[in-house]
Amino acid sequence: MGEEVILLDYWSSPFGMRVRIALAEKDVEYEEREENLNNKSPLLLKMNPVHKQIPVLIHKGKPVCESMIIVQYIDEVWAHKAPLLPSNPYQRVNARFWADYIDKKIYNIGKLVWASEGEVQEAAKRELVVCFKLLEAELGNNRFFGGENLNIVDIALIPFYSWFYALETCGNFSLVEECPHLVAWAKRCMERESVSKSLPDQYKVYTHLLELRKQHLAELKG
Ligand SMILES: N[C@@H](CCC(=O)N[C@@H](CS)C(=O)NCC(=O)O)C(=O)O
Repeated sequence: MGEEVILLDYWSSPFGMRVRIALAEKDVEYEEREENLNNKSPLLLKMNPVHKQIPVLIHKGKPVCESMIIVQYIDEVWAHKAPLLPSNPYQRVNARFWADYIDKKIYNIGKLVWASEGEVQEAAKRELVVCFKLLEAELGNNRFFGGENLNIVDIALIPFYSWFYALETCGNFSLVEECPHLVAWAKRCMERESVSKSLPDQYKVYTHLLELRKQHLAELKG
């Protein structure tokens, strides 16, 4: 089977995007298989029987699940180029801390901004801006969280740039006004091919999220 690498993915998944970026940073060739999340393939169910979710990286026939675990696996296996974690143990643990913070906060709070309304949405907007400002402070004057190059913190966060238009339009606020340094960082990330080719168009994502928003609000209203 050699180095065979397969990625079970879904185009709009920020978690899938993380893996695409890490593979691109490392110049790893792979086959991407688009899943239908409403009718999951037998391969996905076999490879991720616990969560039954994408992304799954299948390397030499063996599955690796959970996006940030996959990114760290990629960094260890293809260690010859583009290190995604600092070599210093304290800096490494700090990068893991922020990647974990992003993982715990941004998807759930961001989803409340594009999928809810009223006071729930207002509170989510406030909370998202607090998170983004904390991340701006951590970024400081660096080009990337990884310094001159991307590291796992950049890779954890940048997929959510594909949500920015949807967040601003559904939430009726301006991210560039609230968090200008984070928006500037995102644009720097987008100048890298590894990122720009891994993220879908913001307007396409907006149209997709709008459909999910309608379904979500209809379910809430019963
Ligand atoms: N914690 C997981 C989250 C993965 C996830 O939520 N995947 C979604 C797509 S964005 C999925 O497969 N949803 C289908 C389902 O849950 O049934 C990761 O980081 O990989």
